[in-house]
Amino acid sequence: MSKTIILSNRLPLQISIENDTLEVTPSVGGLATGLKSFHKDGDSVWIGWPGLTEEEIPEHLKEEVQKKAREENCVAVHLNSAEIDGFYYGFSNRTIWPLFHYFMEYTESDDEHWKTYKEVNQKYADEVLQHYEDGDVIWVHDYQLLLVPNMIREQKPEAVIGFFNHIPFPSYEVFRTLPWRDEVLQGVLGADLIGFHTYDYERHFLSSVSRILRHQVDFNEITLPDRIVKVDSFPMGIDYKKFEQAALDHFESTSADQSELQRRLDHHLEATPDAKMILSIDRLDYTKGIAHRIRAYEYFLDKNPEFIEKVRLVMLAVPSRSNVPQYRRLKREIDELVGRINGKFSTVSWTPIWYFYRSLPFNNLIDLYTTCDIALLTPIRDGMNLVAKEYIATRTNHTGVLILSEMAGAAHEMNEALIINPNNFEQISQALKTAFEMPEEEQIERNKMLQKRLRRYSVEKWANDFMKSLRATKENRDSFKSIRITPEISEEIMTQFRNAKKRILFIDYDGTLVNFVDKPENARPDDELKNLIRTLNSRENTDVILISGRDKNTLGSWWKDVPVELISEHGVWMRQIDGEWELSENVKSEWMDAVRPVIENFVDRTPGTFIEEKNYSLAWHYRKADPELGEIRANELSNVLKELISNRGLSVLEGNKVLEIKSSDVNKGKASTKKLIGNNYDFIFAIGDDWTDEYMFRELPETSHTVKVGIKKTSARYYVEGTPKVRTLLEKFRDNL
Ligand SMILES: O=P(O)(O)OC[C@H]1O[C@H](O[C@H]2O[C@H](CO)[C@@H](O)[C@H](O)[C@H]2O)[C@H](O)[C@@H](O)[C@@H]1O
Ligand SMILES: O=c1ccn([C@@H]2O[C@H](COP(=O)(O)OP(=O)(O)O)[C@@H](O)[C@H]2O)c(=O)[nH]1
Ligand SMILES: [Mg+2]
Repeated sequence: MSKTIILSNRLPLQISIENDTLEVTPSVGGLATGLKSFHKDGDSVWIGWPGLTEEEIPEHLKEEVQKKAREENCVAVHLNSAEIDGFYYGFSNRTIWPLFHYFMEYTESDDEHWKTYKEVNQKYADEVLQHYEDGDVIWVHDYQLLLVPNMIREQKPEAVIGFFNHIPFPSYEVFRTLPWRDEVLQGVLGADLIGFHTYDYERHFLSSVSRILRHQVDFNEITLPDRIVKVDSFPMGIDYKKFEQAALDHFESTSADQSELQRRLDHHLEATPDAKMILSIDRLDYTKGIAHRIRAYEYFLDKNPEFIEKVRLVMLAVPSRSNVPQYRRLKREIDELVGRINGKFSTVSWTPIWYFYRSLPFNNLIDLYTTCDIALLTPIRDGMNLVAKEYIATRTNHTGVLILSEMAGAAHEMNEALIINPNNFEQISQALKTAFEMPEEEQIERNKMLQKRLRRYSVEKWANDFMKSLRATKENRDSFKSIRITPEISEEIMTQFRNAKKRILFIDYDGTLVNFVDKPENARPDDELKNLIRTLNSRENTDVILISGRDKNTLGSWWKDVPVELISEHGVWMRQIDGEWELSENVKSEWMDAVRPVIENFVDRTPGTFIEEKNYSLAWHYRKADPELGEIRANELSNVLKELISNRGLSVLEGNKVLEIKSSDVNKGKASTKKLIGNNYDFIFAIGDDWTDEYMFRELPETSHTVKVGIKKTSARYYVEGTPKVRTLLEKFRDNL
């Protein structure tokens, strides 16, 4: 039976050693806490790091670690301290993490870290391959493993691979500064489905792919030469029932079951019944805005001294990545800030901040969530922030106020919270006042709406939606109308070719015989290609026709000395073998003077674009334009032109980074079928890469062997991956007679 392989840097269980025995504790952080319930309920194996370096695990306990992991359907990847330094503390957390959270001044570019990152990614990929069986689905998580999808794809081209990024994806302007930007994007693109928490992260990623790798992006699909990659947003939820139930149990429990922490919280509540508690919980991370929060709290107390002794900030900061200098510095800064503010405002019976620097077990988190009247979460950037969702889920009597930074992914789904900008202390201070004064009915109304949404979009639904969408990419791949030309299919085509009495081959030029280049005039055929076409055409009872959108002069000069039939400008002109050009009937050109200035206006406004003048058509090329601007302007121009040319017997063809206006009566379908009249061809072959070639695929007789170059939606029967494969196929024809 097939299974799901989950891969993340950290396993949901962390192993430590006390007195030569292993202790297992749950991992902290949204990825592990969130995904755990999906793993627990499903048929999956989770591969990741157990939290100790190889050097820290004595030889005689190594097997024991693997056993502990296996008990929870996990597999431990062992990393030594040099690997952890370069890969985890280094490239992951000193380069990618700060860059993706817009902390460019913290971002380092260290070649050694990058090298280790690659090696460790390979190690994770190899571990997956060890456990992979045909039919399994692989789900790779997060920024520590950006290269893994493609590393797996190289070994298993047919594998179904998903990737989810738990942190923001920055805007192109920020991402482009990364020295290894191409490799990173290529690594992720090994996946079939790439998920983000929000539409903004998705849009930033697509924009980087289109600008840096210049792949074609249509809505949320990226077309690679051999595959289509889908990108989508899936906002991660929480195990809602677990938090809700824990809160209900908490309120049911007797005082004998109470935790020490709850006793302290209750003690405070009894001493000051009208005081309120503000909660904050995060890993101690500079992205979480903890220092901002404390300063905003100070600003609030300065401006509203009536709240002294009436409010307390309960702040839990969980130790995190303390080998990275910025985290150590932040720890000192927070210690100092808490000390200074407690010194400044404390009274004999009251301190404004209760600060815990450690991680707490689940039941203590529930104590905090259920006891505090307000949650104040002010990240400067945060992929999602599950704490915000957990707080709301535990408010089973529906009271409580959430103040949440607009910079957290969670803010997109939690509009009923008080949304603030973490850099605006006045706004935070106002929000705190609003929270204090908010009538209970309003709190209930807001929270009920939030709870309804969180309950519905739980972590289970998040994972199921992702997996469903991932499986659909496979079905999509399988049901692609055209079939890849396998060696067997190729053999079959060759047999029919050989047995035929009269053969004709229609071959498109750009994107089929040669690759695209920035300037169309540089796509000349090489000698090898010319020889191939010459020989093929010289075979008995075999007619080769190069059918192209190009103008007749260029095409004619490039193929001057090769005796082959040419069709140019989609069928406006035909050149016989003897070199004479003939004009097709029904073509007009008087419209060109009216249309040209309109296109020129677009050329002026869109850098990198230009007009190609053909005898009976005008083409506007935008391959070299900024990809996004190019698409926007192409859309605009297409609409303007369609309006302009209506009822004039003209049409706008949308090709690969080109718009072409030409007579509607002229297209490759009409041109190719015309060649069949009066000839008894019993083997018809047509190959092309573009939208304009679809006319041939549709209009040629059904028995024709039609082939699309690249994986795109098509009416062709077969496809091949790229121009090198086209040449191989044509060479086979040549050698078959
Ligand atoms: O593994 P660590 O280095 O100790 O860090 C803990 C995790 O932090 C990050 O969490 C992110 O994922 C959450 C769930 O999607 C999201 O709510 C949060 O905004 C993110 O920051 C990190 O992405 C994980 O890989 C770490 O395990
Ligand atoms: O002492 C603690 C404090 C927090 N958490 C959990 O850590 C996660 C933090 O996730 P979030 O998405 O808010 O931020 P991240 O740390 O992943 O950036 C939440 O599920 C918390 O319940 C925990 O397990 N122990
Ligand atoms: Mg083409």
